[in-house]
Amino acid sequence: MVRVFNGLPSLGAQKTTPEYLVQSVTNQQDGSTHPMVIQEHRKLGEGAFGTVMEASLSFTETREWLGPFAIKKVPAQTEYKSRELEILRNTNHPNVVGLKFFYNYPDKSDHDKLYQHLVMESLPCTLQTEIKLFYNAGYVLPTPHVQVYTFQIARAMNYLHSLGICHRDIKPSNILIDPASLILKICDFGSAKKLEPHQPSVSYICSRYYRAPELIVGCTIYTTQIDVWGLGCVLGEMLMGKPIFQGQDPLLQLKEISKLLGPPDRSFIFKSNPSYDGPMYQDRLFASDVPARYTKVFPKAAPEALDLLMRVLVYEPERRLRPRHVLVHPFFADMRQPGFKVTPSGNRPSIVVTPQLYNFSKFELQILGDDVSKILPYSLLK
Ligand SMILES: Nc1ncnc2c1ncn2[C@@H]1O[C@H](COP(=O)(O)OP(=O)(O)OP(=O)(O)O)[C@@H](O)[C@H]1O
Repeated sequence: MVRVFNGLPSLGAQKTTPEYLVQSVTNQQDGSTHPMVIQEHRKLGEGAFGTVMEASLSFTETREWLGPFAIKKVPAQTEYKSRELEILRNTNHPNVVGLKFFYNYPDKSDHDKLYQHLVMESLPCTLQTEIKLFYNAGYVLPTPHVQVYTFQIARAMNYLHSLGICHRDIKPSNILIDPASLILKICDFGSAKKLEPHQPSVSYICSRYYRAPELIVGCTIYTTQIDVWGLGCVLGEMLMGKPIFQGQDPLLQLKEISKLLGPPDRSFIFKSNPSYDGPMYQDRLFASDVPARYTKVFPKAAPEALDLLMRVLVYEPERRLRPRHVLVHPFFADMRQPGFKVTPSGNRPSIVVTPQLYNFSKFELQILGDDVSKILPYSLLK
C-alpha cells in the first residue's frame, strides 16, 4: 500500500519529495472516498500529540495537484482526538479553519501505529508569530490590525458557541492568519467539546496563560464563556506584545490576573468550586482604580480597546461580554465607516478588507438578530 517515489520534483523544488498512496481518502465536501497520492513538503508545526505538515494531494486518475494544504497527524482512535474530526466536519465558517479531506494511515516511524490525518486549508502564519515579529522590532500591532483580528475571533466564537462548541484552547498559536489579507481562522480543535448545560467537563484544559479564572479554581460546570476570557487574553497580548498574565504555576496564574483586575470575590471562587481550598489572593496589589491600572499597563492602547478589554476580562463568566456583544462594541466602529482600509505591514500590498469581514451566512444573520444593524458597515445597511 505504501509507495515512496523518488525524483518527482514538486513546486519547483529540486530535492526529492516523499509521496505515498492512500487507498481511501474521504472528501469532506461530499463524503466520497478516493485513492489519492499525498506529497509532503515541509513541517508547519508540532504539537503535544502530533505534527502538522504542508502537503499537496492528487487524485490517482488525474494526477492534478491540489493544495498546498496543512495535514495534521494525530494518533487515531482515541476518543479525545476524534472529537476534533467530528467538530471540523460539522463546522463551516470563514473564521474557522476548513477541513478538506481526511484519512487514517499508519506511521512507519511510530511502529506502524495508525494516525488520523486531517487535511485542512493552510494559512501562512499564526497570530503568535505576527505578534512576536512586531514585538521583536520594538512595536505592537497597529490598531486597525487589532480591530480586524479581534472582530474575526469574536465572529468565529459567536458561530461556534451558538452550536454549543467550546474551543477550550484559545491562544495566539491556535489562531492562523494571512498577514497579506488579514484573514484569520481559529484552528486546533483538539481540546474542543460540545458543552451540554449543567454537565461537568474537565477543568484542566486550556493553556495556562489563557485559562479563565473559573478553570484555575477548578470549576467543572463551565460554559463557552471560558473562550471569551481567552479572547481577552489574546486582545491584551496584541496590545502589549507578550502574554498579559504569565503565571509561574497554575495557581500563581490567579495572582497575575489579580494584579490587573483586583482580587477575586470569595463568592466567585466558591460558586466556581464549592470545595476550593487553594490560595485566595485577597490582597489588593495596586493602589489606583481599575481603569487607571489598565491605562498604566497598556499605555499605548486606544481607549475603546481598553474598554472592550475590561468588559471581557471579568471574573464572573456571566458578566463577561458574549461574543455577539463583543461584535457590537465601539472598538469596531471605525471598521463600519466608508472606505475603511487596513494597510498590511512590510511590503505587503494595501487592501480594503471590509467585504470579507461581513460576509455573514443566513445562520449567522439569524443568530445575530437585530444586532446586525449595529455591526454592518453603514454602506451595507439599507
Ligand atoms: N491549517 C494550518 N495552516 C498552517 N499552519 C497550521 C495549520 N494548522 C496548524 N498549523 C501549525 O501547526 C501548529 C500546531 O497545530 P495544532 O495546534 O493544531 O496542533 P496540536 O498538536 O494540537 O498542538 P498543541 O499541542 O500545541 O495544541 C500551529 O500552531 C500552527 O503553527
